[in-house]
Amino acid sequence: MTFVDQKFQLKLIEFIEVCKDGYAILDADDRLMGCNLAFCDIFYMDMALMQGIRFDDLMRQSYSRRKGIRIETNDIEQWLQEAHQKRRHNPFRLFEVDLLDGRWFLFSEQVLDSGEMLIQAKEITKQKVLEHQLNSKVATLSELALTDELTKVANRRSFVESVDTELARCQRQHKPSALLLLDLDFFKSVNDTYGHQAGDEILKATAVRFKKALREYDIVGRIGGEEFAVFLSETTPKTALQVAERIRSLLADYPMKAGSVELCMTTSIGVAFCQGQSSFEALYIEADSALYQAKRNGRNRVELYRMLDE
Ligand SMILES: Nc1nc2c(ncn2[C@@H]2O[C@H](COP(=O)(O)OP(=O)(O)OP(=O)(O)O)[C@@H](O)[C@H]2O)c(=O)[nH]1
Repeated sequence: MTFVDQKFQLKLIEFIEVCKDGYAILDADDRLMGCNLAFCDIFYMDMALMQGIRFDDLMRQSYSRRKGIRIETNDIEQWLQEAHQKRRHNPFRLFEVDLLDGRWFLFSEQVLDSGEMLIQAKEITKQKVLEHQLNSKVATLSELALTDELTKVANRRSFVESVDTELARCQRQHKPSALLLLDLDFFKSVNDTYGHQAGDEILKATAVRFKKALREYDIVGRIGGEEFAVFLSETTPKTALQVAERIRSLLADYPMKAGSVELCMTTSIGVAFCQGQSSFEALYIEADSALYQAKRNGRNRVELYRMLDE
């Protein structure tokens, strides 16, 4: 049997009538010549009401009755104008459509030289749900890969990556920046005295305190056990020292809860300042050396690297 065979044509029509995919044909004036039940079902319309309906009116009805395809606009006429800019410009077009009832369809529009258009709509809800689940899993995994699980600040790898990018931007724009390395003092004794869980509580509360003392776009990371780092872009040494001092006193002057006890923790802070060309590694070495100095000079204090040479 071939397409010209009448028996075959009748069989084809029989299949299309019961098919789960929607089929419709529009004439060259964009009026619906006919469709199957599955197509009516997409628009929640009776077959009788579909006959002869113009494409624009079908869309207007969907929009005003809030049934059928999801049309996100405040101005349906404007939406239709935009739709017409995409329609009928190519003989074939494929696009995804979501319905207000949560279903998704893959629509195709095939236009003949005569201007008549065949629309096919295949349900793809299952695939879209899987795609959505996969995307949110990927987002969660990337979040996990970038975040320190305990404190929820950036982990070492993502901190270094973000600082590299931000440092390069500051250098391109000839803006100063600073790196702070912060290490809790005598943290081992918290674990030894109150237990590891209390130590974890302190680390979490410390990260919260740091964020409180900083601007939203400052970068905070946990780069070792009880060692944190902060990158301050577009910041002069004077301001960097003020910020470091603010963090130091925010920790030292207010106790933090760790299980059933409240503890006052102190932190030593090393600050490295960058005005010209530098790398994260070079800044880190300088800040680490300033931090070492802060520990040696009695802890609970801030040291700026440049001052060491002066
Ligand atoms: N609770 C907890 N402890 C950690 C974690 N990571 C590292 N530590 C502990 O942090 C302590 C760090 O001890 P030290 O390096 O001796 O430093 P400190 O006691 O803070 O002494 P100073 O830095 O010299 O002031 C060790 O006991 C580690 O076991 C963590 O994720 N949770």
